[in-house]
Amino acid sequence: MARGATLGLRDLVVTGESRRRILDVPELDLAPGTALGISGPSGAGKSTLLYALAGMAAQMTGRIDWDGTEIVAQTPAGRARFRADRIGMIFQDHLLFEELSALGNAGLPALYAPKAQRRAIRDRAADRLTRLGIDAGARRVASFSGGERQRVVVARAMAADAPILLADEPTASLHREAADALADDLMAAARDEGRTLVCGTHDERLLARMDRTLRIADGRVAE
Ligand SMILES: Nc1ncnc2c1ncn2[C@@H]1O[C@H](COP(=O)(O)OP(=O)(O)OP(=O)(O)O)[C@@H](O)[C@H]1O
Repeated sequence: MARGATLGLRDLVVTGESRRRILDVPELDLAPGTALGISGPSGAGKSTLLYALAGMAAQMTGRIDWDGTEIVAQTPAGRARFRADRIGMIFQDHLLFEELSALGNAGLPALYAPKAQRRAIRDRAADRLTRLGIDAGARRVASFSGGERQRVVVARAMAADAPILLADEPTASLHREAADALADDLMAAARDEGRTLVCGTHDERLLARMDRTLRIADGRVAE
């Protein structure tokens, strides 16, 4: 079942503090089920693009249209709602609740979902944690290593069953075997489940598996 989203991005400009232009992307179109890799040197603007696609860049202009919903012009609350409904985010250490277990964190999307879907979300979270080799309920994530925390973030993003997956250096804190297993899962999410995946990474092995790669250098599209 194709369940991804279509992206139509035009004239995106993200500015940072002191009005510095940190990213400029004239055009980017993605079809559902596409896996796009974002490459480029450190500081190029990869994370900035992912934050913008999630509606989280503080100052941006242009259009980011996901399936007919333009998010740049929306209020922060509107963007937050869109994110909760439609986007699974795999960002480094993104908002883990230290007091909760791995399952408590990975199952969090259930809190925002309609009642009828909550059980399925928790089940998917538990299943993903098992696949990723994480003990679901034993202890609080406060005591987890960087790689273990990253896997909890991945399980949470996958549990939500969102049509859009945005990942920032998803394999960075994983050893090779775990990184390859995660790449398998991400690619299956795009190829088999039709999700739209955008993945910023320095990992050449992960980039090689993507359908397309967009290279960014110094805040601009290089190729
Ligand atoms: N709010 C901000 N204000 C000013 N500059 C910013 C802001 N956020 C990011 N930058 C700068 O914009 C540039 C792009 O940062 P970004 O984090 O997107 O790079 P990246 O390609 O993801 O790098 P890395 O591979 O090191 O993670 C950097 O020079 C960064 O310092």
